[in-house]
Amino acid sequence: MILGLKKQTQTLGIVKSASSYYLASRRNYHSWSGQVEKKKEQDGLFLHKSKGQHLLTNNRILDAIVRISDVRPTDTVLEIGPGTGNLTMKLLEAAQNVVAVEIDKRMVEILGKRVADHGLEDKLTIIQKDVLKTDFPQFDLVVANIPYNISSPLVAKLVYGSNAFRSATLLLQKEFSRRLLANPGDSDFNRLAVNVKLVADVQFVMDVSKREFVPPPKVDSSLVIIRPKEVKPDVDVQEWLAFTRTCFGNKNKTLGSMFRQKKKVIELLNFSAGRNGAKVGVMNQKCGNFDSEVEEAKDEDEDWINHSLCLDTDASSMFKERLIGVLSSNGFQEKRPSKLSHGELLHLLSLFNQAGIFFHDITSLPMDLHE
Ligand SMILES: C[S@@+](CC[C@H](N)C(=O)[O-])C[C@H]1O[C@@H](n2cnc3c(N)ncnc32)[C@H](O)[C@@H]1O
Repeated sequence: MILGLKKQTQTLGIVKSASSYYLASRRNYHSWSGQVEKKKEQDGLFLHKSKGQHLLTNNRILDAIVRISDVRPTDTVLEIGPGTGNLTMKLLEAAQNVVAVEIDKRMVEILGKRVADHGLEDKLTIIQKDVLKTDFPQFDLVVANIPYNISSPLVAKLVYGSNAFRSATLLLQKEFSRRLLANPGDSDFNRLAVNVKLVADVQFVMDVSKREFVPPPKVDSSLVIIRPKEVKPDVDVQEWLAFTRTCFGNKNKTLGSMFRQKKKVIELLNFSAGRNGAKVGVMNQKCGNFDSEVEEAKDEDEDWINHSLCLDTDASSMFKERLIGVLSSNGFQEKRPSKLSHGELLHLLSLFNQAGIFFHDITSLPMDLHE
């Protein structure tokens, strides 16, 4: 017997509906308290909050998602988190192939059985893995109701990854989608939006109520389409991501006050020294034991700057002057990052780089978009 496919009145989370789709049942949903989860797990499929298992059960919305995605009969669709296959079945009707990445073995079994029952198994490849740790095969577009807890790294993986694709239709937490859709000058313009929109266009499609899912999540959702830009800006991605992390750390501060912060000056001084081929701290040779002081203090994490001797050094004040000089001579000192366009931000980054100021710590490779 396939997990969870019992008589409708006994089943947790999944039923066989009249239209022969396995859909989660509102009536049979049991709460996610640890106690209930333990007790009920042996009886059937339990939907795990930690894996974002909220099944979309409204056929009208499922159809709309496929329609708006403009799936062609020649397409290979990547679906992330197929769950029990409510969306997958519709994608299989519209596309040539579906590649589904699902972390939960129980879901994989249910999906495989369901698809085989309809004789569609030749069109489906299931990858049972964590999507964030999987290399994707070639695909034309993404259509998915994703687990919301991995929204940011997943969007990063798609838009900054190596796979070329036409579009990604994603059901996201409403608040996350609003942040993604924000524009320069909007009060909620943020690092996520600035990074994604550098390389992709984002279109709002519709809001979807939490009531359309089983079990209902605490938050509403929104459907968006992300389309990678055909022509992408010629910029070092890691440098851009590090630059926006600095600028949007406190997006409402002026750039002038942001780049006067001692901690920021020292951090950038060291990144820039490393990037320029020098060892960390070499630019600060004038301050005696600076190298070892910084290296030791760095291990103490947050407070390392405060303990280092370099705050009063010639090198750090010269570097600060250089930072502020770039801002003031180009009219950026009083500007706030949240009001700047992509063109202005790219220009500012290239001015910094030309002045030998770099943002990316070459000892790490960050890929997050908004933390
Ligand atoms: C919101 S549910 C969507 C289920 C189905 N697509 C639907 O709309 O009814 C998210 C699905 O993603 C799966 N999932 C969670 N984390 C994952 C990960 N890191 N990699 C792959 N799948 C994951 C869950 O097991 C779950 O089946």
